[in-house]
Amino acid sequence: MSHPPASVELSTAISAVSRASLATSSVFRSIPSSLTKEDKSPVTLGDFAAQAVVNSVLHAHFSQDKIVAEEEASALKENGELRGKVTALVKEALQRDEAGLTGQKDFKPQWTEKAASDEAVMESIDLGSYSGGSSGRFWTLDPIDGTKGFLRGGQYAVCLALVESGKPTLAVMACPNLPFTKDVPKPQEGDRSGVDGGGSLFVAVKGGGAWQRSLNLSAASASFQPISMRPRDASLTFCESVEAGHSSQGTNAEIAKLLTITAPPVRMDSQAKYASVARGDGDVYLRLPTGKGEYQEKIWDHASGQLLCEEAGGKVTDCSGKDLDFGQGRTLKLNKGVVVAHRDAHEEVLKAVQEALEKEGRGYLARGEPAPAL
Ligand SMILES: Nc1ncnc2c1ncn2[C@@H]1O[C@H](COP(=O)(O)OS(=O)(=O)O)[C@@H](OP(=O)(O)O)[C@H]1O
Ligand SMILES: [Mg+2]
Ligand SMILES: [Mg+2]
Ligand SMILES: [Mg+2]
Repeated sequence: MSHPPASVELSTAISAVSRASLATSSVFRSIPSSLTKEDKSPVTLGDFAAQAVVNSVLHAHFSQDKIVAEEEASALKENGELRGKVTALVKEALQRDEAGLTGQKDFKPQWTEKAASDEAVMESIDLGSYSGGSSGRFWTLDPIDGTKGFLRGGQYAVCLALVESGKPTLAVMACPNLPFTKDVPKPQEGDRSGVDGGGSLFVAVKGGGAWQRSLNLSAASASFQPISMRPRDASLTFCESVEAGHSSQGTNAEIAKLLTITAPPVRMDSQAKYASVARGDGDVYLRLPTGKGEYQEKIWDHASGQLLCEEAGGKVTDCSGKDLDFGQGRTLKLNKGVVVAHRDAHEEVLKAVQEALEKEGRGYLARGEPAPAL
């Protein structure tokens, strides 16, 4: 098959994510500033605009569908200047010609002029407040995953997935700073001039494979090509977070020793890590809990990446070997950590993960048990 299996959901998601990444790319080029949220993490104009764009496109086509998305509009309610800038970005992104932007000649985006007013933009952002759960279907969106990377001028991703009965079934991820192949060097951190070919767009459909094409339709690689994880090889390479606070890098180093891996890990922001291993740039993505594992991973940080890797021949579990459960609300509250590897290598990698956790006195994470009380 030379194209992912077609559906209105897929066309809508491609349109929404491509439009959102126009808005994020425009903010990226301008050296974005940020606000700090209650949890001390950053949010930018780009996060708000991308969430408004995706939610309004989804809502126009599937008005019954709920959305679990990261951002909320409250910060914009008190800041008219910021709100105006967000609305202008949303308007520009929504007005782009569909065929020119995504090549989907038969798909007609259904949003109306009203979607680009200040009020509608804030309403669209807050459509993302659904609490999630295990029944029916909903979308989950990370409008900018890797906001810290986005601010530093590194990798970031616009990540959208459809979740049905607690499982991702469709994923669309834009990585505007990730070249289409790893043979083209990634831009230096802080380089805001963009990637030749406009970065990469990834798509996965449950049971229908994983695919990528260039985000820019005028690039040579503008049609979808299937991707797959690298088969189990003699030497594995790791991919991990840039931020040490998001994943236990000390434990990863011990696991590398156990697996006799000598190559240094590739550090990258955002779900571009999942996309990179899905297309075979690296082999293993580890995101191990820090400390006692109190942090609950958010579903939008993993849903599209999980499906991309599984459809590319990978296996994704937590560090006790359980599947990720996207039906538990807005977080993966039944899971601790994430271990991604080719399905033929996963057992061996998981064993090393569990051995390293035991050695550190954190074996309860490997057994899926709560931390012992002191
Ligand atoms: N303490 C802690 N532990 C684990 N994860 C956390 C933590 N704090 C934040 N986050 C989430 O990490 C998301 C970014 O992950 P990355 O892998 O891109 O991190 S990194 O910045 O590249 O290192 C980031 O997603 P975005 O907010 O969308 O950027 C957060 O949801
Ligand atoms: Mg995120
Ligand atoms: Mg985000
Ligand atoms: Mg964030």
